[in-house]
Amino acid sequence: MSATRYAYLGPEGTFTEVALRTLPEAATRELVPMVSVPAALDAVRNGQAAAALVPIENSVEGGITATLDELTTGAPLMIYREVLLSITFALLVRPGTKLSDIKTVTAHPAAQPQVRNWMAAHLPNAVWESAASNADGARLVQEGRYDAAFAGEFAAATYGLEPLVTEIHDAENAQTRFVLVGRPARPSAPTGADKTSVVIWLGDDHPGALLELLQEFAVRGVNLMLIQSRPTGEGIGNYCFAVDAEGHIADRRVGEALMGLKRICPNVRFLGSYPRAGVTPDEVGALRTGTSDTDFTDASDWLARSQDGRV
Ligand SMILES: O=C(O)C(=O)Cc1ccccc1
Repeated sequence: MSATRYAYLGPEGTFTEVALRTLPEAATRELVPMVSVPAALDAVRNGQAAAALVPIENSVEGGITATLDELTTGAPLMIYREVLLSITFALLVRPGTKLSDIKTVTAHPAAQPQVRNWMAAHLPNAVWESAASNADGARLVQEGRYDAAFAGEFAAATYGLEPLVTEIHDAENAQTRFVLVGRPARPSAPTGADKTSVVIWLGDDHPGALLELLQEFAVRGVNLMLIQSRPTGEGIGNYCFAVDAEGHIADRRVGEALMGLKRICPNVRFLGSYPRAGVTPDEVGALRTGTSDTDFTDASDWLARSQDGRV
């Protein structure tokens, strides 16, 4: 039964729901809206859902910390897919509301940096209140709790609201990245355009600790696509690092980099290897010399021969 259910950050009408519906398999799943990212991920952990789609990063503000922190702590989960969605907001109001009537606005906290300039120009005196999601903000406007919500224009009909202004985005091409998260299992096979996510805890505090971490990737020609520090909660100055690296854990250079990290760091959590959204294998940059699987195999064959004296 749970195999047919996909949870997502709800309620109905979130960008997350739109992103989820772009996955072909969503058509054959029961899509279950959840009140928060932790609730969506817990539904996966306790078996109520086979997977959950949650926002993890946006191109304006960076990582969505609630998601990174949930994946970093608690029972392990893994990422199996990513979805990129272009985001533009509409200002949704109850029918009849004019711009000059708006005293309070709401949306998900990650929306704020994407509409800040617009608000400063058009609603300089409005008070911002955070909502659990953009669609939840729309629901709160419907209930009369706030005057307006920044949300997807598509959410207006669901909540009996009207889009007073559309196409609001401070940055052109703002995108949000969502990940499909499930319980740990073998990742899908490499596609040639893959990404690997890990969380890395640094050991004892010493000069160059972060550089040592980065070197494990650099010397093997592994490109990094995200590095986000997060406090571990164990006092000021204690950080772990969420890292997205180009490639698949089955690629020798990525596997060797992760082994290198495992040797020098007290904890490394593998969060998955999965196909990159919107990139085909022929668009992936050329490998650095000496970092292909064949190069690694040739080098370990050479080492074995040398150890045997077959020089
Ligand atoms: O999916 C939503 O609607 C959310 O609330 C998360 C979010 C927040 C900001 C931009 C895109 C998605």
